[in-house]
Amino acid sequence: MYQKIAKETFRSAFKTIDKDILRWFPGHMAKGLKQMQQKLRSVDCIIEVHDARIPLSGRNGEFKYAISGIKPHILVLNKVDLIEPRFKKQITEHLKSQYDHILFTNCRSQTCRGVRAVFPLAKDLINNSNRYNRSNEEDYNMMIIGVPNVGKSSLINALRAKHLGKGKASAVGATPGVTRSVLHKIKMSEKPLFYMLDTPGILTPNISDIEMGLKLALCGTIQDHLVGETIIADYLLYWLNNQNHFEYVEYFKMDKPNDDILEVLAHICKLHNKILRIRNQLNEYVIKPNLDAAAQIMLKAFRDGNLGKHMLDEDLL
Ligand SMILES: Nc1nc2c(ncn2[C@@H]2O[C@H](COP(=O)(O)OP(=O)(O)OP(=O)(O)O)[C@@H](O)[C@H]2O)c(=O)[nH]1
Repeated sequence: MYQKIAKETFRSAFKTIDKDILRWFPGHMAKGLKQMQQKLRSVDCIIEVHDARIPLSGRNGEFKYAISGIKPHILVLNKVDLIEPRFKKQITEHLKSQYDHILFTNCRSQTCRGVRAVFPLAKDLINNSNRYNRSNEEDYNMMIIGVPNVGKSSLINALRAKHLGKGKASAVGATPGVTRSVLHKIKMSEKPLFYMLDTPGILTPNISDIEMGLKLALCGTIQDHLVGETIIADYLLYWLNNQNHFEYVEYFKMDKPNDDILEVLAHICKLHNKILRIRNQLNEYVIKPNLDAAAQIMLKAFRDGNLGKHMLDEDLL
């Protein structure tokens, strides 16, 4: 196995032509923010969900500081099954000046690890906070927020399954932006009476540079075609090589690491028989590798954890 390869072997920086990152993120997110602001008066606790693979990248601090302000706030880092457990402590330590309450969850596992801790913590924080206009109310209202595709609906469903024994209240999707437009108030538990306000995909991520945008894209927070599958796959290859993570070599049955995305994709095309038959100007059929299909295979392999469990912000901790 390739344990360590000199960094000089690979590109030292990632270059892409498309630098207009904010254009990738659609306008409905800003609308979501307005809806949330209007609802905030009736909310006792904010549950902010983010992807544990990018605990620093893309979180929208604006919400916590400018809007939710004094409300109890829990940061749930979901998809913890996709990172190595050793990072949990490092992440908590790094974020402790911003977040007093961080939980790690896996909403995909049968047992939904970590989910059980959410309500007791929320109840505790709410009881110890000033509920202002809601001090006489007996029910607890929470609002779930986060950038698209981090697992907000999955968390709602897991919580309902645990506390109400009920099935799905919220649609779960592999494509970002499934939760949209309407704000639902969903009953989550009977005793104590917990409600959750679901929100529409919502927070526009805070992106300070192109790499951050690409990490968000790699985690599926925007639809791949808005950035381009090949660009995202190229960033993945660059990142894996730079961090000396070479599980992809074995997974894709390659001889050795390679930093050239077109060569890697052409290899995957052969491996998975992804070819395109197209007519040329002479009206003859020619066969070409289907690079976009290969890029999708590579991205899926990463997102399913088949290229290793990787925390993309590891160099920022
Ligand atoms: N590996 C893993 N995948 C998860 C986990 N939780 C959710 N997912 C997957 O992530 C994808 C997005 O989940 P959703 O619950 O729809 O995410 P969302 O934040 O509600 O998405 P939007 O509606 O786009 O805002 C789905 O394919 C889920 O199956 C988790 O803990 N681990």
